[in-house]
Amino acid sequence: MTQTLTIRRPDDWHLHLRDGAMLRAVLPETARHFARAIIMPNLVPPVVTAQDARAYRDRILAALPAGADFTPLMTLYLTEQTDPDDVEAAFADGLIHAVKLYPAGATTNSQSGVSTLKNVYPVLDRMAKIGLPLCIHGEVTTPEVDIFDREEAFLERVLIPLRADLPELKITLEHITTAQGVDYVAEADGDIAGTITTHHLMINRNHMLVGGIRPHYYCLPIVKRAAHQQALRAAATSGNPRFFLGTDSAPHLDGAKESACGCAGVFSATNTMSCLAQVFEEESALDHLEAFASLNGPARYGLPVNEDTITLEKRATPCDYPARFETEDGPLTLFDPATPLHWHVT
Ligand SMILES: NC(=O)N[C@@H](CC(=O)O)C(=O)O
Ligand SMILES: [Zn+2]
Ligand SMILES: [Zn+2]
Repeated sequence: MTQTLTIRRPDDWHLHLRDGAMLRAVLPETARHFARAIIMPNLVPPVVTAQDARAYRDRILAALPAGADFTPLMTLYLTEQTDPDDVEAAFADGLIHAVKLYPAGATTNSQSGVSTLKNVYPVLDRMAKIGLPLCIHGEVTTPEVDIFDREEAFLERVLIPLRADLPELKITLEHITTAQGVDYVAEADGDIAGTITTHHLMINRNHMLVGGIRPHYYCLPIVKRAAHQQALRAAATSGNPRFFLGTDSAPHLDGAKESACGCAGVFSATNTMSCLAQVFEEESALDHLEAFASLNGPARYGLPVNEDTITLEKRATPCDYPARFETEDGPLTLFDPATPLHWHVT
C-alpha cells in the first residue's frame, strides 16, 4: 500500500534566486512546489533600496513560467548607508517582508555587509518599532575564529548583546547549523525564530570530506559534525513554532563550485520536499512536516497559510531527479542527498 501525505502548500523562508539566466533556470524549480519565498538580496550589486527591491521583484515575476502561482517576498540588504525611512516606506507598501544582515565578508556576495553593528542601530531601532523582522546570517568573520565555531561565537559576541540593546526587534536566525544555535532559538526570551536548511538536515561534514572533497556540499555556514545534524533534525521535526524551513537553495554554476577556490552554496530547490519527507519519516515525525514547511513560517511573518495543498506519495521506486540542470550559462548541479529518495511530490 502506498503511503501518502497531504499538507498545505509549503513556503521557503530563505531562498537565493539570483538574476538573469540563473534566475530563469531555478525559479521554475521553486515555483513548482512552493507558494512563496523570502528572496535573498545578495545580488551583485546587492538589493539595497526599495527601488532595487521593486525592480528585482519585477524581474522575478517576468521570469515566472506561464500559469505559475508564486509570490516572491522581497528583502533589503542592510548596509551602513541604509535609510530607515526608505525601509519603513517599503514595509508599509507591502513590498518587503524582512531586512537581511550579512556581517561583512561572512558569505557569498557579502562585501557590502555591515562591519560595525552600531552604525545600523538607527535602522534596527526603526524596524523594532514597526515590527519588521531582521534576518541574520549568524557568523562572526574574525580570522582567529575557526570556521566551524563561527556560529557559536556569533551568538555570544553579537546576537546576545544586540538583543539586549534592542529587545523588541524580531529576529530570524537563518540557516542554523549547530546545537548551540538550536538551543539559543528554543530557549531565548523574546521574539526569535530560526530557519533550517534541507541540506543541513541531510548531511554532516563527513559527507563533505570523507572519501574525497565534495564541493557541492560546501556552503556557509559550513556543515558541522553529526551531533549538530542530530540537534537540527530534532528541532526541525519537533513542531516547535520557532523553527521552520528556509532551504537556502543557493545556485552557483558548476564551474564556480568545482574549482580550486569553490563558491559556497547548495542548490536544493528541486528535491527539497522529497528530502524533508524522508527526514521527517526517519524521525517518526511526518505529522510535523506541515508545521515546519507550511505553518510556522507564515505565523512568524504574520501572513496567512496557503489554501492549496501538495501531496507526497511514498513509492518503492526512488525519485528520478536530474543530477544537473543546463542553464544558458552552463551546468548547475542539484543537491545529491546521498541516499535514494522515495517520497514523490505528486
Ligand atoms: N549559503 C551559502 O553557502 N551561500 C549563499 C549565501 C548565504 O546564504 O550565506 C549564496 O548566496 O551562495
Ligand atoms: Zn547566509
Ligand atoms: Zn542563503
